[in-house]
Amino acid sequence: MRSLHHCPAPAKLNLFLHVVGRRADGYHLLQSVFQLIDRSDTLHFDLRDDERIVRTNEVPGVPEEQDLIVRALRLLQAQYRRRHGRLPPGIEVTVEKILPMGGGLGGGSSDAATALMAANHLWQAGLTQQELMDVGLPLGADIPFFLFGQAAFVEGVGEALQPVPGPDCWYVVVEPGVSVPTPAIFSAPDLTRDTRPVTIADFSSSLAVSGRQLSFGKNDLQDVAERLFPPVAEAVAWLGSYGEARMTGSGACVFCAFSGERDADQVLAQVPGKWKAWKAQSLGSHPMKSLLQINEL
Ligand SMILES: C[C@](O)(CO)[C@H](O)COP(=O)(O)OP(=O)(O)OC[C@H]1O[C@@H](n2ccc(N)nc2=O)[C@H](O)[C@@H]1O
Ligand SMILES: Nc1ncnc2c1ncn2[C@@H]1O[C@H](COP(=O)(O)OP(=O)(O)OP(=O)(O)O)[C@@H](O)[C@H]1O
Repeated sequence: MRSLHHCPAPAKLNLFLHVVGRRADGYHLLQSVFQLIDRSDTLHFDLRDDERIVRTNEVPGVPEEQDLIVRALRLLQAQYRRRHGRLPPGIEVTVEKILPMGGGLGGGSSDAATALMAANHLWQAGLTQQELMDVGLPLGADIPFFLFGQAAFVEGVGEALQPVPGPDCWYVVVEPGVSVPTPAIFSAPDLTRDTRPVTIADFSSSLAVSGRQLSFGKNDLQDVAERLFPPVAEAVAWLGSYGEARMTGSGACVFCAFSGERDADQVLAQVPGKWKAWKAQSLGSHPMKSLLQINEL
């Protein structure tokens, strides 16, 4: 096989996100439930006759050399060489981006995870899911989750994952029109860094009782993001009149859960024109797993 076209790189939502401590190197220890949703960037991959990794299109704000896709493919190429003693063929990648950058939806990390899955397949490199996660983690804390490929209770800085039953629901997501740089949130002096640790059972039992995943916990990054980026606060206030509205990741996007598509549509119809907003459904598993028939889970 020489190409893989129309490969989805889905977004994630952080159903809650607690900061429970800090490592010696300054990175924050988190607890979160990550949920995949069916709103995705789309990537196309073609093997080349030489050994270069090339992105064919411009991505505004992301030079080719900094693109997590290109960097992930180069790391995997180097790993392949260590195993097989030679470089695999180069890859040409085309990216159709719809996920906003600095949106808290994990777009860049998801693109990189999809690229690792696609290249592992095209090169028949034979890395296991765990080995791909080890390649991806240094590039982005969310990359292991996307490779894991299902709703997960995530700890550490993103490397410790356990599957959780993901609730089956619809989400309305509002893009407040700002890009939030993750470091600005984590470096804020007033960030809550000592939330009491919870267990996966605490989360699961709250779901069983309420059927509403958003009733559990909070996003500890939200107060700082709302203070530094007022459009985030505005979107939370607006969406909050329809249910419990919460920010995902380090922002900027804000979401609210609904049990039916019709409820989501009714809210979408009311969204003020200054914001982009859309609905999405929770995904049980990563669509690349079925596309590539990966049965590791
Ligand atoms: C908050 C989340 O969006 C949850 O999904 C992610 O953990 C963020 O992960 P990410 O986008 O890969 O973050 P990066 O862009 O690598 O991090 C930027 C900066 O944020 C800080 N950072 C990030 C993640 C973390 N657990 N602790 C941190 O203190 C670090 O100073 C880091 O240099
Ligand atoms: N393929 C890519 N797509 C998007 N951003 C990329 C990509 N490669 C590198 N980046 C860089 O990563 C930054 C964060 O982008 P991303 O879309 O992952 O943000 P995010 O959704 O806030 O992520 P997170 O939830 O992990 O904080 C961008 O501002 C950009 O500089």
